[in-house]
Amino acid sequence: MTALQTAVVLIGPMGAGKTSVGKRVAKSLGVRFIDTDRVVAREHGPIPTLFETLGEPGFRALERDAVRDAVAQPVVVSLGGGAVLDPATRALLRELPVVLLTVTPEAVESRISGSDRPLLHDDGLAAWKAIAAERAPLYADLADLTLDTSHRPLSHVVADIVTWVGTDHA
Ligand SMILES: Nc1ncnc2c1ncn2[C@@H]1O[C@H](COP(=O)(O)OP(=O)(O)O)[C@@H](O)[C@H]1O
Ligand SMILES: O=C(O)C1=C[C@@H](OP(=O)(O)O)[C@@H](O)[C@H](O)C1
Ligand SMILES: [Mg+2]
Repeated sequence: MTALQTAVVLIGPMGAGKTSVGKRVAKSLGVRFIDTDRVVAREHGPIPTLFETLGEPGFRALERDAVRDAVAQPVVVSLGGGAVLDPATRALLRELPVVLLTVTPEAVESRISGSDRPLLHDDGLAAWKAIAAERAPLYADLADLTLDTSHRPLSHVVADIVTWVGTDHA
């Protein structure tokens, strides 16, 4: 069991693997896992419904509170892809070990097909590309470790993060 000093946070675009990788990293480290989308959905309802009823700004406000509470704990935290748009969230992340997961458009296409992510409803991959490009500087600025998930088995990505946490941040 690895006791963490702080939260370890996963960021990156939709479909990069934050939720699936984060869950496995937490299991491997023997710490709790928090996915902030799951917290918001559990407390307020499904994300597509929240986008419909509150709009994106309303969702972002709920997300910001979920992120603030999650990253205050020594656990593995996977954020939603757009959480870094919030300046208060970015300020918190600057003080924490942050892993950026990236993925190419070619690799993400099958991962997001049939997705219920509201921002991809209309334009799918075209929307994904535009959103990922717009946020890329924010992601790069916050990342302490960057791993591309396009061509490697999920288990290798998980192992790299576990090693990095053990070496630099345990
Ligand atoms: N090497 C890989 N790393 C991460 N995810 C992968 C990989 N290969 C396939 N996947 C799949 O891609 C999807 C990523 O979705 P998810 O974890 O929800 O991403 P995010 O939370 O970043 O939106 C999952 O279905 C996962 O099984
Ligand atoms: O990038 C975004 O703006 C979003 C990403 C989603 O999470 P994942 O990145 O885990 O798919 C979810 O928070 C919501 O659909 C909005
Ligand atoms: Mg996710």
